[in-house]
Amino acid sequence: MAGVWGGTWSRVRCIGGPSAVCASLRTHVVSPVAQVHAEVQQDQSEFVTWLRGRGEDDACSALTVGMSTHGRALFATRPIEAGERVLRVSGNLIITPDKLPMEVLELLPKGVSEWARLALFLLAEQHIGQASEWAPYIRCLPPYGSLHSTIFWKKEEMEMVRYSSVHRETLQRKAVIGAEFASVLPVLQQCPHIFGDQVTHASFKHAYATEGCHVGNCGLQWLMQVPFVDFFNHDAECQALLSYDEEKACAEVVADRNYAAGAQVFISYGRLPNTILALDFGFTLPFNPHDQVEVWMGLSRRDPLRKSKLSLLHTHGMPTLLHTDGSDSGGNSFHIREVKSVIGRGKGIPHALRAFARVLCATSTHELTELGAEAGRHDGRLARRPLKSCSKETQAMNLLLARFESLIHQHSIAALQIAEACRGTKQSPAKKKPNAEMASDVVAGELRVLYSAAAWIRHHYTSISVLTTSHAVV
Ligand SMILES: C[S@@+](CC[C@H](N)C(=O)[O-])C[C@H]1O[C@@H](n2cnc3c(N)ncnc32)[C@H](O)[C@@H]1O
Repeated sequence: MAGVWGGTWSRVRCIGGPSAVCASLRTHVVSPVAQVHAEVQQDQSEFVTWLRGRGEDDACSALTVGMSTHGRALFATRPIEAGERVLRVSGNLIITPDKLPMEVLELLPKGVSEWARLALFLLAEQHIGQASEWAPYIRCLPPYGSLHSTIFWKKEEMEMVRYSSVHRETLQRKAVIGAEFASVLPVLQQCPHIFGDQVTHASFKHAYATEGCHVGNCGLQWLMQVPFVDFFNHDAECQALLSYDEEKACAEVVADRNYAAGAQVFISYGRLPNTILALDFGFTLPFNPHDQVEVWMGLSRRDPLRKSKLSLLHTHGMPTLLHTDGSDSGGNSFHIREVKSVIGRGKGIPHALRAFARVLCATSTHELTELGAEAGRHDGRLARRPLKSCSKETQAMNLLLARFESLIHQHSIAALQIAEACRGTKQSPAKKKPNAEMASDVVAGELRVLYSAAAWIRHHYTSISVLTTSHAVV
């Protein structure tokens, strides 16, 4: 999982779901919307009071909580300069998986992940309710049913992203959550005094997903959830990350830019593509500079050189994935990012992907021996340079181009179908379909990447003779 606080941690909480609150307010004279806003503001002010009460004044000296178009957010209370520390919270405020009650920790099977442990922490504190020392914070976490991670999408919504890696990753995540629930269920059943007797697969999944978008690891070995810090919203261009000072046992954020008083202050959840934002955080960005596409390349089962090619790939540190039954798939996935300059040196199409295509195109053991020998003459990496034979290199690049074009075709069809679904949304704005909009961002981002990669290959193809003459590494 990705994470809010840079690299591997992802946990943020969303704003309270207005519809849930409205339902309980229908008999009141006060307008439900006004009431919801009043409750949100009250939660925020109680939260800040709670924070100060815990001695966390360094957290709110430059920042305060408010509402933004993306839900709760942190705003500058005074001008902030780039390089300035905008927030520091002590270790006491940080929630880690070992803060579960000892009774639960002793009962939990070894393989239960830190994500699941934090989900259990949340469920236990929710069960305590107002008596929980974390109650003002827990109240600010997203209520049941309000998350938009793809793990909550309906089957027909998932169809919109069927050609994207997020489809497979969502199924995998759901399977992991199901397995984690099965392994903690006996503990939940043994501890109704800690969790109540209402924890279902659905409530566990919600808690797990809440942790998924509120927790990070700050590059450390363990996960942590930092109340207040998880009110930061994400900006893809932002460089500011949450860091953890192990010596002082505190977490802090340094601003990467100037902010005027009253402006929303952002951090980066990492250089995350829309596929990860959708899965881990339940939102996407319309033009995400970190978008990427997963491209599968595999050896044909009918290739007479399959065994020799696999052996060559493995010898040179190019692994292929195994099926669950242990057999070799003969292929691997490669992530490509947008190629910013078609005429540039090819950043965005990984060397490993091009190398794989070159190995795939070999038709004799002699060619494979040559590839191995050439790797030995250089840095040991296989097929990193254009092939000496112009026609062979053209064949390898054409193979890649055909792969990109086939993906472009699939994605274009999906994009048209999503556009249709979004049109329905615009016709009846009351029936907003954020999931269709997210699907649109995911597919459009992947298309942008694929078009740029195909354009780069076409350019590469037309200039192959030049490249081969100089035997340049592109
Ligand atoms: C760590 S929380 C940030 C605080 C959150 N806005 C709240 O109301 O509690 C992360 C969540 O905020 C929202 N969010 C953060 N950055 C966003 C962005 N750039 N665009 C849209 N939603 C964003 C998403 O709902 C995400 O799951």
